[in-house]
Amino acid sequence: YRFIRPWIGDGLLTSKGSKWFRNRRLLTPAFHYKVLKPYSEIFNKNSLVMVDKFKKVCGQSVEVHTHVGLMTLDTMLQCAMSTNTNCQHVTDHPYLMAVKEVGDLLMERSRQPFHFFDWMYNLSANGIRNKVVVKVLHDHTEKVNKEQDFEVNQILPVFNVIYTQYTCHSLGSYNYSLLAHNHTFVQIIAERKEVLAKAVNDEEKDSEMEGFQTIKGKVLDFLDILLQSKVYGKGLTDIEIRDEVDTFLFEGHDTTSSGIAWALYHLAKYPEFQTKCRDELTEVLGDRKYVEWNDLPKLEYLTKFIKESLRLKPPVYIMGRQLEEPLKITEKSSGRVSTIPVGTNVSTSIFMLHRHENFWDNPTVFDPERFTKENIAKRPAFAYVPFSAGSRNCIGQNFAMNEMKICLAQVIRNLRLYIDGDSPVPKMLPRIILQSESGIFIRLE
Ligand code: HEM
Repeated sequence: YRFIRPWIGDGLLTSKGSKWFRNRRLLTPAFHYKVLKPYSEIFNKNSLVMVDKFKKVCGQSVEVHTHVGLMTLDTMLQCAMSTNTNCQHVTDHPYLMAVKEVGDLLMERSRQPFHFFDWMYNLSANGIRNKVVVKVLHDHTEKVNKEQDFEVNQILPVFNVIYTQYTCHSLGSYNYSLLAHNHTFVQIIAERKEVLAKAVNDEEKDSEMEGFQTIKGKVLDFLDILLQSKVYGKGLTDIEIRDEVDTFLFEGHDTTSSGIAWALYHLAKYPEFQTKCRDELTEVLGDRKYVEWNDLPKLEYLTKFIKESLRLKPPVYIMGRQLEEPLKITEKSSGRVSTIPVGTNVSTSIFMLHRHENFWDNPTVFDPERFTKENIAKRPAFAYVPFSAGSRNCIGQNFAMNEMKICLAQVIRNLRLYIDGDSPVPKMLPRIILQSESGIFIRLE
């Protein structure tokens, strides 16, 4: 995770020790059900924007992952900072292109042992590109002029010309898309502090969540929580808040986007399960257009379907750690003990675990019934860990499951999904998050 730090800073995913412990406690209220509950409306609205786009291309084979990525980004920006960018209507969104670019650079670096040394990487072509990009990106994010209010589409071509001189097209665009929107983190934090401080009396502030307030009529977002969260009277600094928001933006949109896109593929591939999900939705929702908070626990079949999809295509398919103490491993058959020394980088493959024959019969067969209560009870608890487990498990897992359920429900209710024989079969591509090399194509009717 060291390689990702220049981008997402020292947020919850990358920090460790006492800093991580303190910040995990400070961030936990952001995922309380009272905070997550109002997000259902955002999930519904944004999913329906995506569904409307799909309706316009009915009958054609569509690459859905890009559209889903825009939807989850839209959602994350609204839930994290109440920022409305209308980004679902942009093609080739600079932020998404930048995420892909950074991911590619990171994977290239992780395959070249010499580039593990910072000084050697910094001298390489990719290292220079990465460094310039990240520096330019951060510098300009912080130096932004408050008065500017450009339309992204007007300003990008100008800056792209300048930025392709130094670096990749998309990161230049990303930097200036932030500038153009006048939505830098530093600015947003300063503005929000001002607004919260001005709204001094209870009539102007409002929230269902005890100890946290926001402006009346506005959803209590992650930023409100991060600004007001305190442990022993001490909160997060502005830079820490920026790192956490950066972490949420990345962890919170790319992962769910991968999870939803692969689930759409599985719905198209297995029409019998698609029908079962649709029948359940009709039974639970009746004629209602929106999936409400109280509906979510009732969508049992859809939940089993999503879990099975995350088993075979886990968005976070591998986790890395550096050993802080020696690790003893005993080989079961021979009893031989091996010790892995301190400092070794080790990885746990969630992908392999989810397909391990010791825990799963016919592991490659897609079967949502693996997730009935009885079948779950037959397996060791740690055989299925799409959100990891233990103290460093995914803090956003309820957010993610709610978003996935609502988004898939809206697609299933409004459209039928098919696999088009002429489209490429998705081929898994291990990037920071699991992707498909050829995109994910589905025909929608
Ligand atoms: C399908 C969606 C998601 C999946 C599969 C997923 C999976 C994971 C996994 C496996 C980890 C552990 C990584 C490690 O220890 O190396 C993790 C950590 C984390 N996730 Fe998620 N995640 C998802 C969605 C989200 C969302 C929506 C958010 C935020 C809104 C989020 C925020 C985080 C954070 C901050 C951590 C670090 C937690 C810590 O170390 O204390 N994730 N996630």
